[in-house]
Amino acid sequence: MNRVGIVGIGNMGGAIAHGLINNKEEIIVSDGSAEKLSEYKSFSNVQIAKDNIDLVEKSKIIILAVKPNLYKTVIDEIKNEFSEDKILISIAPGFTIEKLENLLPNRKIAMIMPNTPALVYESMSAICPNTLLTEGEIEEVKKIFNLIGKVAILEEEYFPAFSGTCGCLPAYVYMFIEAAADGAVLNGMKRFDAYEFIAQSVLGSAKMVLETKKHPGELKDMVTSPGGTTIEGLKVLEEKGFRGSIIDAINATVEKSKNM
Ligand SMILES: NC(=O)C1=CN([C@@H]2O[C@H](COP(=O)(O)OP(=O)(O)OC[C@H]3O[C@@H](n4cnc5c(N)ncnc54)[C@H](OP(=O)(O)O)[C@@H]3O)[C@@H](O)[C@H]2O)C=CC1
Ligand SMILES: O=C(O)[C@@H]1CCC=N1
Repeated sequence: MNRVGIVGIGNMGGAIAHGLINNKEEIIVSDGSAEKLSEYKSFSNVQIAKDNIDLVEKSKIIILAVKPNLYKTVIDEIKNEFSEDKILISIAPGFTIEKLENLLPNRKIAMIMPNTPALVYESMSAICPNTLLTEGEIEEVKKIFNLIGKVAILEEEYFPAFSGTCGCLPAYVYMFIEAAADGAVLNGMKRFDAYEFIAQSVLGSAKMVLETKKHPGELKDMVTSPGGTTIEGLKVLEEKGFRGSIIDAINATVEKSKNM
């Protein structure tokens, strides 16, 4: 039996799959698209399931990585095969433990919100198990998601805020990198140089927050020389509502995930 089965190998399921494959985890995958599945044939530690039922039969932990609008259909399809020892992992925003338990009663379920940097083992995932998982099983799930990055156990009430920040955040960061590169291109820099230079600067800035534990405002002040160049840019960002835009964007995603 495979430890992990992934239903749907699109953007998120595919990122988790590749993260696990490169960590030598034995996995089984299913997907609606034969073309996508064929990309996994060359990996010796990946089994291609005949269908979702076959996948559930052959795995212990099943990650449901289809779009939220397909959750009910797929859970209905697999529920008869879903024995008491298996664990369903939901990664869709808006699917509370209560909603999932109504779809799959008396079964082990964990809500997890990962993000696509799983592909490079830098995901940030939150885990909220239902009451049927044992401590050992929670540890097992944690270990799997640790293979693709960092993991936090989080109470369910914080999931909308986590999903709105960590689940969606990579998109905002990519938009920031793209816009910053446009600024560099406007000033004559080659676009692909700009992506590399800016991405490394974003990576280094994030590492500073994680490793120095300094307040982000203090780190910002360390960059901002009196009468220098940075303060000119910060003034423009404040005038254009940079902070407010970010806060409103996060709030919009949180509201959406509460109402899905
Ligand atoms: N993308 C992200 O950054 C994040 C996504 N999530 C969650 O992950 C889930 C998947 O999102 P995402 O990866 O972006 O979506 P994608 O559309 O990229 O991936 C979904 C995959 O599921 C396949 N699929 C569709 N129907 C079935 C089925 N019945 N059985 C098996 N596979 C099927 C799709 O195939 P086909 O395309 O052929 O239909 C597709 O490959 C969502 O619930 C989303 O909310 C969570 C965190 C971050
Ligand atoms: O856009 C979405 O709904 C998914 C969930 C979090 C990130 N992507």
